Amino acid sequence: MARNKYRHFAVSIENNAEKAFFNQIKKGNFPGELACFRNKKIGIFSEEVLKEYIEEDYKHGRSQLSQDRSIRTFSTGERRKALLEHLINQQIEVLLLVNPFDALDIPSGEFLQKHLVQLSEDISIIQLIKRKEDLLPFIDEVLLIGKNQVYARVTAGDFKKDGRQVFEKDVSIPPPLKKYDSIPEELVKLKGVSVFYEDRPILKNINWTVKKGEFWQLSGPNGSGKTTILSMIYGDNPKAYGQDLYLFGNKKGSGETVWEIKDKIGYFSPALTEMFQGNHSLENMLISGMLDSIGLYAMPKKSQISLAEKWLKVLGFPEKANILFSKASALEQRLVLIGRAMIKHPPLLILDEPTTGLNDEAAALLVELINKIASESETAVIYVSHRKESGLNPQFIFQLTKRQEGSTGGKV
Ligand SMILES: Nc1ncnc2c1ncn2[C@@H]1O[C@H](COP(=O)(O)OP(=O)(O)OP(=O)(O)O)[C@@H](O)[C@H]1O
Repeated sequence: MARNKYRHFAVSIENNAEKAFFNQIKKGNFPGELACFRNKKIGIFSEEVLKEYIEEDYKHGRSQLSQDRSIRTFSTGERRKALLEHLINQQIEVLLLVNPFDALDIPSGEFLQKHLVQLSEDISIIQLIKRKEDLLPFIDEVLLIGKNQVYARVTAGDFKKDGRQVFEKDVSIPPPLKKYDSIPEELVKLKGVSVFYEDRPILKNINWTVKKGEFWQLSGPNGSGKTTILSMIYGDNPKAYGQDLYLFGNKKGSGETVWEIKDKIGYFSPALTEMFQGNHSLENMLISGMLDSIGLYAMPKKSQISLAEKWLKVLGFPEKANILFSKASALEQRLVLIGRAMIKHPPLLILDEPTTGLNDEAAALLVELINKIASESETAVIYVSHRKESGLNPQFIFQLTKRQEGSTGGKV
């Protein structure tokens, strides 16, 4: 039974077919049942579209999404809200939502969902979906698309049935070629750290210590300050200076250079995949993790090639050593970049919302790899996510709680 007069669909696209789908949509070619939306005014709600506004903001100091403050300083939830409001003001007839709930915490997700439920009374909605739990309640049918063909049409109920795979468990994480020495017991220490942005309190009196080999999840709703903490540890956020913040035993800003700090930290965020679009093979991408360069400018040593081969086995695709990174699937690219970040067994590995944009099966595989890294190595892991990632086994969770006077945090 139709709940209202507008048609709504969810669309689940195979990992490698998303680009082709968008190219077709831009040309006005809508596959299968979506053909009913041809010639309608479509608004696209996606990270890609947000990026275009952020570009505009870079160039002109402001974008159409925000009058008072640069959109670049908005948290994920704030950016999505601004884009949705902007699209609605454009009098669109169809809203194409691309993974709208990715990287949103529960309250922001619920807020967005409520808005979308209301909106579904006035316009048609197409939801591109990766995670089954994100399926909007007013959608009854899901189209499964590969290479721009609708190959199946399933009910929402069937789509939600569980079909998880697990990661290859037989092969262990290979040890590094060289060990780090003189690493202190405490890797990261924040003592009473508070941060303000233009008088607005963001973090209040944060005390957090990460020790060798520990496995942490850093959790908190959108806008609670997770990225701010990360950028103080890994990046060069000026807010880190003058604080009681210690990395590998040194107060940040004294002693070690940013470069020396980065040498001890493996880092992965999905945004990295875009920065590595060069024509390097998967094997060379892994080898380059031992060299801290993107490409290879010298012949790799035998020992380095052999270590990369072992990693490809762990990742589950040893036969793909010579496949170009740009031709690998989204999941393979992420697995390789995590392997690359881990290949030297740095004292600390930071994973920033690593499953964003992946479907359930791919996210489950990635989570299995991270559990494996944490349990089979001495590397400490900080996994940053607003979402309670099913299957992830952190030892501790550092939870940020948003408050008027700045987020507070503690171990839960
Ligand atoms: N440079 C800046 N200037 C002003 N405000 C900022 C700046 N950077 C971040 N903020 C604000 O600080 C708050 C915390 O942002 P942060 O990105 O650290 O949160 P988060 O927990 O990582 O959020 P999300 O899960 O949405 O990515 C947000 O309200 C954001 O708008």
